[in-house]
Amino acid sequence: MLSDSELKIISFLKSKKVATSDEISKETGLPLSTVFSNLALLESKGIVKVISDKKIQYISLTSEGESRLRDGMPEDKLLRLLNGNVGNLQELRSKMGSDFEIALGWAKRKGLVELNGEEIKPLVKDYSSPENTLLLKLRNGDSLNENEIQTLMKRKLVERKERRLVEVELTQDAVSKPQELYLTHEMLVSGSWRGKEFKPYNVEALPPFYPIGKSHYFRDFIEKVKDLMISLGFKEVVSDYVEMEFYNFDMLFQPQDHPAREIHDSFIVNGHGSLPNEELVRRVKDTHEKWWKYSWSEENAKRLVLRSQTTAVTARVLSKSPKNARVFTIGKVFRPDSIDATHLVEFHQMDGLVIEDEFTFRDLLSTLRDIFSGLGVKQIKFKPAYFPFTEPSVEVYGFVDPLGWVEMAGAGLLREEVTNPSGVYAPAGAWGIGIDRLAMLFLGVKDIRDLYSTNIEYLRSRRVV
Ligand SMILES: N[C@@H](Cc1ccccc1)C(=O)O
Repeated sequence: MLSDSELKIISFLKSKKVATSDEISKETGLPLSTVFSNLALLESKGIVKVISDKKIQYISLTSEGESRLRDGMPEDKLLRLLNGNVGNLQELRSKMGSDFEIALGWAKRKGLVELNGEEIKPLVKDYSSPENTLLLKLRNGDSLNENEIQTLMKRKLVERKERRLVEVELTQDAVSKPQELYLTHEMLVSGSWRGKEFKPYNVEALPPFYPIGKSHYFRDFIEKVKDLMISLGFKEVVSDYVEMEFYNFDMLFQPQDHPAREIHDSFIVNGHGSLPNEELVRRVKDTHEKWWKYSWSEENAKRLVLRSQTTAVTARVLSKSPKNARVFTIGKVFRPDSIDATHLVEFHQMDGLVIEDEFTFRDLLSTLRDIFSGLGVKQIKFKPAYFPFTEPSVEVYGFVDPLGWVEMAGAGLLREEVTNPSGVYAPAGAWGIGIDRLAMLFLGVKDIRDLYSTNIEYLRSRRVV
């Protein structure tokens, strides 16, 4: 496709065959810089051939030269004012203004006047300076010889400049080939398309790629899990990444010397939180001291960590002493680890809690079946397990082709040591599902780090599911 400027240049060249950049600029009205860039384009398209491309020197008026050309040389003016008579210095100075000193200087140097005290006496009657003649010559486009140029340069009336001059011709191809036309609305209306030759459409040309904005695919997956839980009648609850150990561990009956509370198993955050109502704190303390047989410390419970399990959110729900509950939370948890294709120090869990009179262990297992079936894992099995806060406890395995049985969750009925201190006496089922592993299985992601990728090329390549 040719631009308007290119078309203008071509049509001028068709009448001229060979032309210079100066002529093209003058004829088409395009500024020289535009002419140069378009000639380069046309050359690369094989439409024009560059015959010569050179720098030429030329003489250009300075701004002083321009004003002298307009108003005359100062010494010429002085002599015109004197008009053959003796003149007074003061008078002439006030008539001529700032040009007077220059005029007087040159008139003396050229031997045109004599100075006598306050009197100026002209030695010639009429005077037209050679500089003036040269300026007029230059304006008429006549060329000056070196001497003449020097005369003007000495008085800073002209300067030497350099300019690029390109000479081009249309190539044979461009001349013989009929101009490629694009069908326009106007041609259709006027019927002028008849008998013309058009550039054929290339129906195989690929369209330009315009990436659309979309959400991160792992974010989408998390949204899908939320949708599923809501469709199963659960309400979402959320809380912060920075958590008091009281909720992350103590309320969950994990003793204060539990290995998970060691510095290399949790991220410690500076500072401390404030404990909830005294009654709850006292009952948690009593429970720990009664069963774990150690002296429970409030200071330790107030320490802050990056939550290591979303079960901390479950603990927060419990601390409100609900009569019943059907809630879930989904979000990031943090654990120190060495990073590789299957381990990161931050990942996602989805914890859930059901508090309901008559809720049984079998109800819990069937709830888990519903959740996994909704997630697309139709075959699951349970294996007895241990967690400090549930009894009985199970690990949930799901069958995924071609891997086989994959561990996906931990679950159980919350111990009375966990529920009772909050005043919850109804049975409660709880679970925690590893979301990253599931996402990797479903989305065909081999490296867990890809779930958190910010590489725009990679993210664009992921299909919207
Ligand atoms: N929080 C446990 C999972 C779990 C949650 C709730 C009940 C039982 C187990 C973990 O991170 O491994």
